Amino acid sequence: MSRIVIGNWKLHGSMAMLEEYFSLLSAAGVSGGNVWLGLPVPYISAARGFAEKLGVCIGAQDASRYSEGAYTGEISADMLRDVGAQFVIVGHSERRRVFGDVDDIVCEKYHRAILAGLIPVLCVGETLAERDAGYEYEVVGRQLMAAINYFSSEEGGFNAPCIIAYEPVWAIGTGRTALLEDVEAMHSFILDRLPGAKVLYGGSVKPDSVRSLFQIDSVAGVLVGGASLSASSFASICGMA
Ligand SMILES: O=C[C@H](O)COP(=O)(O)O
Repeated sequence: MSRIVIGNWKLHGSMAMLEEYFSLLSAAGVSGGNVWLGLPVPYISAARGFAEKLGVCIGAQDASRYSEGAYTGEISADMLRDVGAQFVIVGHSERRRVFGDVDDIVCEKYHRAILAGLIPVLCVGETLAERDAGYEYEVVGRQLMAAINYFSSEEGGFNAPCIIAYEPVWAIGTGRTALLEDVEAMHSFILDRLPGAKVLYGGSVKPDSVRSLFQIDSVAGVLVGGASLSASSFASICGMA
């Protein structure tokens, strides 16, 4: 099974880094439509040029909930598509925590992405306080139900082949990967509600931790933050996918 590996550069990068990164990926033999890179918007167009030869997909890390209008600073899903994005991440915990993206807003963004022809990747996950209090399934269930309910009146509903990234917030950027049994249990929980979904894991994924994650059948891929900034780390994760 070929797993999806999504790199998320977050607020990092430059044109120089982009060019060098793709030449390193190419030298490392990285290729294929299962390798995705979520970039800051200004680099999407150039990245498509570099990525095409490798067959790597390029996307964005967020999209506006609005399609157009007087919304200074916003970038619509249609605009992302226009500059070459193929997918977009929505509901990342950093968007939820820092920018106030509550469930309804996340669902609107997800919907905009579909209407624009982008593949949306919906992030869900609990904070450490929520897990410590035993609420992890309640929180993730609420985030999923928001999308399921939002799309209930749409043809097809919120259904396969959607892509969900389970990212326990306490594992993001902390060097602390979730226990394999906890990943497996949460992925089963998600798949019980969305049987056709591809469920990715995110949170301190590194080359040395990914091998064991890939031994879990329900891990359809990984969402990689910090380790995706190094072409060699990212290439090595892709090599194991
Ligand atoms: O989008 C990626 C996730 O937030 C994981 O980030 P991380 O690999 O740096 O923990």
